[in-house]
Amino acid sequence: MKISIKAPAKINLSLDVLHKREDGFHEVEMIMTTVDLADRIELTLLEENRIIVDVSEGFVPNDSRNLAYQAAQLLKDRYQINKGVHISIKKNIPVSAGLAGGSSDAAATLRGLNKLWSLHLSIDELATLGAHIGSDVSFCVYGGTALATGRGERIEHITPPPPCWIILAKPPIGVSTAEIYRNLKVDQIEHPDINEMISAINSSDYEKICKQLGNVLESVTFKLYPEVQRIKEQMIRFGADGVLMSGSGPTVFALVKHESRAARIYNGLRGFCNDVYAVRLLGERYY
Ligand SMILES: C[C@](O)(CO)[C@H](O)COP(=O)(O)OP(=O)(O)OC[C@H]1O[C@@H](n2ccc(N)nc2=O)[C@H](O)[C@@H]1O
Ligand SMILES: Nc1ncnc2c1ncn2[C@@H]1O[C@H](COP(=O)(O)OP(=O)(O)OP(=O)(O)O)[C@@H](O)[C@H]1O
Repeated sequence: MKISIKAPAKINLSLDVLHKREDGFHEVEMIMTTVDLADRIELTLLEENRIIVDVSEGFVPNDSRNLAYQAAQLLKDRYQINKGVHISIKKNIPVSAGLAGGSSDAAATLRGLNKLWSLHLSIDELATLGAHIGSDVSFCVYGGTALATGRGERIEHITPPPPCWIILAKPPIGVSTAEIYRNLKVDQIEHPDINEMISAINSSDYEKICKQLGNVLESVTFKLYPEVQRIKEQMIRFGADGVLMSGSGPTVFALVKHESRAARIYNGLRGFCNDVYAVRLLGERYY
């Protein structure tokens, strides 16, 4: 038996940090949504009791460091599964990019194995399990558009934003999320207005959504990696409606209403950046 699943990337339309917690994580408030750039996961049932991972990108680990492997191991341990799985991952989402590629692979593996191993878990149970793998995994289990709080694992669904083009551009560097959080000065944060962003999304007010974009990790990443800021400036210069860094970076995304302008920004950025994508906002839940 074989199951094929899409694992889409996420972007953060808003990312605020409230404070640093006792456990070392940061308490966040984020608006997250999915975009139409996805890895493809194929799960094949193995009668022998083992997990095998194949990844299309040579530098992504294919052992227990892979988040999809960890998702399978977690289910095996929890529910005493004696069967195995072969996980084949076709990477389309750039790695260490702030787009939750690994988290989405783990989430897709949880959803797929729920069927392949006939576990009959609810989507909420899968999302709760996902939080053991990483802060972004719970959101990725549902997809869609959500307010994420806690360390990112508490999910409240909201209505999807109006459709538009998303141009993603990633400079040729990988950013460590831990490093960015470590360099954040929590007492010097200028907080984005999450409630105003939610109200903009609820009223499908595209211009207001563009105006309310905000990510408190942006200035930290810009300071450490100035090329990320340069990409943002280029996107603004090419006429994007709104521009923001996703997660801890280094990917920067632009919101663009008109196709002709999206094409202009895409072509302009291709001149000096290899990893550029023009995709649609997904925004709708899988479940
Ligand atoms: C920046 C975001 O991508 C925004 O969506 C996420 O907050 C990061 O999610 P993630 O990659 O799944 O992060 P995790 O694997 O859970 O954590 C990586 C590291 O980031 C830091 N971290 C992460 C999330 C959080 N709320 N506070 C933190 O301080 C911790 O040092 C942690 O060790
Ligand atoms: N299935 C996977 N796909 C990509 N990277 C993976 C995977 N499993 C483990 N990793 C490791 O996880 C690290 C981060 O990869 P990932 O692409 O998920 O980062 P990210 O997009 O910045 O995530 P986030 O936005 O959640 O912080 C890399 O060091 C990578 O080697």
